[in-house]
Amino acid sequence: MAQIVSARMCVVSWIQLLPAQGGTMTGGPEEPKLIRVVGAAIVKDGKVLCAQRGSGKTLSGYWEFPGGKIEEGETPQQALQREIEEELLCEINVDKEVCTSDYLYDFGHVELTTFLCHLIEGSPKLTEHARMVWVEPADMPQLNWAPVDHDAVEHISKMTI
Ligand SMILES: Nc1nc2c([nH]c(=O)n2[C@H]2C[C@H](O)[C@@H](COP(=O)(O)OP(=O)(O)OP(=O)(O)O)O2)c(=O)[nH]1
Repeated sequence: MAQIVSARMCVVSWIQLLPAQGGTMTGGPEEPKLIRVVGAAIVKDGKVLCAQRGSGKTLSGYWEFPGGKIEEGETPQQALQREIEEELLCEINVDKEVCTSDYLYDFGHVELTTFLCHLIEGSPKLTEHARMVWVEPADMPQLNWAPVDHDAVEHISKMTI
């Protein structure tokens, strides 16, 4: 009998600890993590390079600006130059910022900052995207862009570049 009572007390005291340990019973839902991303609107001959995400990736099939996540200690410009070298095997100048916007995806909260960029060395090579196309700014809204990109696409579509 003594053993049964102590086992019950043990379960009760463990359950009492749960809110303090997990925080899920008393607090609200956890803040989704902020993913800071930079995108390059690479301009050449009055057109912008648009890239379609490959299969097996998050947001597969959506169009995006080449780029990626900012790593610790990097400025947005440094991150963008690094990502473009890794992803497109070429070098860019990072020029004017277009805009920053954010979107709450089911996998996280993405904040995207987009910059106008120009090629300084080499030409973009397809390594991880499904497709890449050079598009006139006014035609860019016709592509199926990732949700967080819509503000930047809207801005660029009205620019003379
Ligand atoms: N580079 C880029 N990423 C974008 C854009 N719009 C958008 O929602 N994203 C998302 C896709 C990714 O979840 C994240 C960028 O991260 P990443 O480029 O380093 O990641 P990744 O392709 O390896 O994809 P993953 O790790 O999320 O599968 O931001 C965009 O215009 N450019």
